[in-house]
Amino acid sequence: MANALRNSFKYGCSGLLSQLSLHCRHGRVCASPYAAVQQRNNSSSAKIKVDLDASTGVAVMWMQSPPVNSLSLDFLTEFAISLEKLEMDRSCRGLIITSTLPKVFSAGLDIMDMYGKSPEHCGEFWKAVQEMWLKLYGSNMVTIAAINGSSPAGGCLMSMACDYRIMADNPRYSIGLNETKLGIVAPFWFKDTMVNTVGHRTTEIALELGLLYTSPEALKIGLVDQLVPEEQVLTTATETMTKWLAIPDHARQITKSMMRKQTIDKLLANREADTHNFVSFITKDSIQRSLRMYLEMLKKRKA
Ligand SMILES: CCCC/C=C\CC(=O)SCCNC(=O)CCNC(=O)[C@H](O)C(C)(C)COP(=O)(O)OP(=O)(O)OC[C@H]1O[C@@H](n2cnc3c(N)ncnc32)[C@H](O)[C@@H]1OP(=O)(O)O
Repeated sequence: MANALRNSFKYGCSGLLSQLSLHCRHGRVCASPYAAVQQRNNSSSAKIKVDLDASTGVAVMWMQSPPVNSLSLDFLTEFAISLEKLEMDRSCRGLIITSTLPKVFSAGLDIMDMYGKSPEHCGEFWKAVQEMWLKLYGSNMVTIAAINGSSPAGGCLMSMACDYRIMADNPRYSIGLNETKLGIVAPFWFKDTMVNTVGHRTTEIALELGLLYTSPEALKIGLVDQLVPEEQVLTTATETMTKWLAIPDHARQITKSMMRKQTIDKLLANREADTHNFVSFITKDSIQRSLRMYLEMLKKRKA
């Protein structure tokens, strides 16, 4: 049963590695996914580092892409490959995601991948965002976000896609879906993920106003599950993982599927249309102007 579930998740979410091996079986040129990332990066510096502890079956994924772990196309590609590798590794049962950077978990989608780019690039970028969410929200592993800094927009989506969220108890750190503040609109599956996490009414207010919550506020509305002092975020995530892994995998996985499958299937059934919507929205002149103004505001705030 657990195997069936693992496969249904794997193929349902059109995993990168499985797609690539399928191409090979059909006799096309079979390029290694790692080579693809390497080519695109043009550098050997990994944006993500994974430490798998073979004795516990728990992997820690370190996001290490300065200055703010923004989710660029390269980052997302590396993320999807790392996640798929762990998913297929039977010795890995749990995943903790955290950041090596001070003050920031992830600044969300890389605005530079949406600003001044061709429709083709925007389409490729959006498919990578979808893939990140599909893989993480549908993961068979226990997934814990160890949120040791701010986590706006796409960073909040990544956190919500995990099973459990532990955040540093620091009112200077914020989390939320602030898209409307940028003049853009969170798509239905961002909204659905938030509704599944904090409920309909809280999501409605949060999305319309583009609210970013401080960590105590986030705990209050249930956007995160636990606050701990910053230096204890990772150790608490590790202790929490032990509790989650005490539950038999098959029972937990089937339950997780029951809770999340409908939301995942909605995007799987509408991926093309969702990509098309994103591309035609983000390439509009008025939206590009909003993004430019937001980038300028970020720079001014820094100066
Ligand atoms: C239809 C569309 C749907 C789209 C759905 C989701 C959209 C998103 O995810 S959009 C991204 C939204 N993200 C944000 O609004 C966060 C913006 N960033 C911040 O608030 C701060 O940078 C942050 C609190 C994360 C960290 O603060 P600091 O530590 O003080 O860093 P700086 O603000 O000085 O930033 C350093 C450097 O990084 C650039 N930056 C920040 N965020 C992004 C980003 N998301 N994409 C690209 N670049 C980003 C920032 O401009 C600074 O650049 P330089 O001035 O060149 O150093």
